[in-house]
Amino acid sequence: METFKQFTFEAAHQTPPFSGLHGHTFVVCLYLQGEPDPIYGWSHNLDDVEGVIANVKRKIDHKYLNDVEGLEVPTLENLTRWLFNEFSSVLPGVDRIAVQRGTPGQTEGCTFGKTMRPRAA
Ligand SMILES: Nc1nc2c(c(=O)[nH]1)N=C([C@H](O)[C@H](O)COP(=O)(O)OP(=O)(O)OP(=O)(O)O)CN2
Ligand SMILES: [Zn+2]
Repeated sequence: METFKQFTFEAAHQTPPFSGLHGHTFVVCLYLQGEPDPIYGWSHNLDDVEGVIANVKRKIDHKYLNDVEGLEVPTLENLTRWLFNEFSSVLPGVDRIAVQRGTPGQTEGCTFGKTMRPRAA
C-alpha cells in the first residue's frame, strides 16, 4: 500500500539556451510507503506530512528556481531529484516524487525515486 499527497507551488525558472525566464504552477505528488499503523492503517499521518511540505515549499514557492541551491539548472528532472532529496532527508518512507508542469493536455512531467528501475547497463 502507498499513500500520496499532492501539492502545488508557483515558481519562475529558465534553462538557457532552451528557455528564457518564465513561470509555472508546478504540481508535485509525494508517494509514501511504510508499516501501517495498527489502528489507523496509515504509514504516515498526512497532518504531519503537511508540515514537512510547508517547510520544503518555503524554499521554492514564488521563488526564482535558478537561485535555489542545487537548482541552478532547474530542468524537470533536476527539480524532481532535488525534491526527492529534500523530502527523503527529513521524512522516512518517501518512495518517489512526481512533478508536472504545463496545462492539462500539454503537461510535461518527471518521476524519480526508489522504485526507479536501475539504468540499463
Ligand atoms: N527532458 C526535458 N527536456 C527539456 C526540458 C526539461 O526540463 N526536461 N526543458 C527544456 C526547456 O526548459 C524548455 O523550454 C522547457 O519548456 P518549459 O519549461 O515547459 O517552458 P515553456 O516555454 O514550454 O512553457 P510552457 O508553460 O510549457 O508553454 C527543454 N527540454
Ligand atoms: Zn518552464
